[in-house]
Amino acid sequence: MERPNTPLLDTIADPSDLKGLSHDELAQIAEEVRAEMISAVSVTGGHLGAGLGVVELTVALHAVFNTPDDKLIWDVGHQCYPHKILTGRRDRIRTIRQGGGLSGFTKRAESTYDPFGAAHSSTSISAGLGMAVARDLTGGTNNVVSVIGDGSMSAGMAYEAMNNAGAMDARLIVILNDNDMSIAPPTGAMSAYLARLVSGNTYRSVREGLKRVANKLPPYWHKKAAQAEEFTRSFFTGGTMFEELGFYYVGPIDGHNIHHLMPVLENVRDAQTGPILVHVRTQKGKGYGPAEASSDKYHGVSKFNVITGEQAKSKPNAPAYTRVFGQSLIREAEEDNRVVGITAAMPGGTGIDMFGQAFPARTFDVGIAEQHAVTFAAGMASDGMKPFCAIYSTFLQRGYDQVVHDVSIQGLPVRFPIDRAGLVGADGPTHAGSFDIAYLGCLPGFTIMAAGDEAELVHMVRTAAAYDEGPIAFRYPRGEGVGVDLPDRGSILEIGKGRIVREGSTVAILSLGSRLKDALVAADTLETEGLSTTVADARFAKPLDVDLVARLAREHEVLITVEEGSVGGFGSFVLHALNDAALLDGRLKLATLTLPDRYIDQDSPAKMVAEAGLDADGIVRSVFKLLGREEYVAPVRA
Ligand SMILES: Cc1ncc(C[n+]2csc(CCOP(=O)(O)OP(=O)(O)O)c2C)c(N)n1
Ligand SMILES: CC(=O)[C@@H](O)[C@H](O)COP(=O)(O)O
Ligand SMILES: [Mg+2]
Repeated sequence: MERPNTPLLDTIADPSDLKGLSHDELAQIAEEVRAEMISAVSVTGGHLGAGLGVVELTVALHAVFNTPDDKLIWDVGHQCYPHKILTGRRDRIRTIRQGGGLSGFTKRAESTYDPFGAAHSSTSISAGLGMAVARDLTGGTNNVVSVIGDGSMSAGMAYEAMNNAGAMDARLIVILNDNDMSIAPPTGAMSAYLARLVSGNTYRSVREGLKRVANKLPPYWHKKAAQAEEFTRSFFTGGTMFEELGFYYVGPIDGHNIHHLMPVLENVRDAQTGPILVHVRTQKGKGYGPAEASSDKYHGVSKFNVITGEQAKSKPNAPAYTRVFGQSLIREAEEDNRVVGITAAMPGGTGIDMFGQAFPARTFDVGIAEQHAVTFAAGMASDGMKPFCAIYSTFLQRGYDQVVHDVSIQGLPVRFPIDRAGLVGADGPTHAGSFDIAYLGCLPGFTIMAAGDEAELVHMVRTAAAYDEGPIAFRYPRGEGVGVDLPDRGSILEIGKGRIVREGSTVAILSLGSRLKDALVAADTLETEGLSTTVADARFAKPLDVDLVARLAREHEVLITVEEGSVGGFGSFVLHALNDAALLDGRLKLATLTLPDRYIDQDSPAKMVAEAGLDADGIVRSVFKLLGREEYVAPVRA
């Protein structure tokens, strides 16, 4: 698509160029940023709706505050595309989320205008408070502004931070960007509370609102409020939960109206008082018809046609793992009414939305609250339910103490379907599911499975539903399966037993989970190189099939383990088992292939896997290396 016409935006090299512009000019720049963003995301794909909703807010913040000296922290960071456009990264905005390009989130290494990296939610107030305290301890004078969404305000961490900030009376500005949306419609009492705050019942007239709080406000504010008609038009305050927490509450303010935003932000900047929360109302997807009209407000999109809004959908060769999980869970729930589904604000991403359609009363979206989700599941399990607590690998990190303390130590049979296990592509290292095998595998009594294909996932859902002895997790990757036939219902797998997929005699590849297909391709290549190859699917990282491991070690010259996970996971468990069986005797040529000990930046999933050396060529290369052969050079493929 052609680049949009952006005459005013073309004059903005960095936020300092916004200073002194009229409100009308800033409003025009906002429109041009919006057009630029739509144009860019139409060719890259990415997070669209959230950024469209904060265009005016972003322009106003950069016009009022003196970034990067003033610290501007975007919670999650998925709404930061307008911020990137205005902070010297416009020329690279069409590389966003691509290999070698800009990150889709804020990233310290990318720009001084990104004082704090993000991608997991609800960290901005804590980080901002830390910066505010650092400023005060070092005699600084800069402002600190944290922008957090209503969905992200469902997480406990945001309240922990406000509790602390209120008690310290810290000079910190929090902008609550309330668009009444998370990825899905927001859930919970807090969301209802925010809705009440902006509803007619709570919206007070300006005069009444000001009168009510006149005594509470510092004189500076009162004077200012009385002086500025524009300011007073958009200024309401008093009696909110935020004030009970020690914040001055300002709002709700129309976040798409530059004329309202500017005086409020200027006053907030100049107040030099304790913590302030500015409640800004915005619309996710604002200004782009197809986004406004869609149920998810175009939260995350693939490439799309700007005129029609139609997204490019590649024809899938196989059903997505997420879908297979959702369907399999429904199948198990039909058989057992103790099966329930839990999601932490990711119903669509986890397939719990499908489950929810079939069993609404047995489905729980707890908000962005992974810690609570885990302990909530533990509570249910302690009373005989069969909770499937479906959380992406990367987000389960947030609930780790709950996994250890509330689930594992008590041996409660919580089921953890772990989607997005392994490298995820465009979202990059913050979203990679790298660590779950290691962080769960070190917990006594945990059972961990990994699906080698989508049929295996069906079996694992059934196995988890049937398993009542303790916590059990099963991991599977983002995206579509490999294209195998699916059973109507899974079989119950024998706990701790793997399977041989292909028999050979010289090389053994022991795969855990998603690398199975590449292990089989590698085996084909090795055969053509005269190396007879066994491929085994471990199925279980824990308990490990030690008999299988020992047999592979005894009967082959080379043993390679492969997993799409960090060091300290499956490969380490195999090494322990071999050591215990006295099989590390120097005869066996052995390698454990894992993700490297560094973070891999975003790219296509295939390229990221190749960079990690976990694709078929990488496996063959490792075998050649172990055998002391010349380095394997993969043929050039189309
Ligand atoms: C800890 C964590 N859990 C889940 C997510 C996935 N996630 C990303 S954005 C988002 C919704 C955020 O809603 P909100 O803060 O209101 O921002 P909006 O998209 O509405 O602008 C969720 C659930 C995440 N990034 N981090
Ligand atoms: C910002 C965020 O955390 C989510 O929007 C995430 O990008 C979704 O990832 P999936 O597309 O894998 O569901
Ligand atoms: Mg929101």
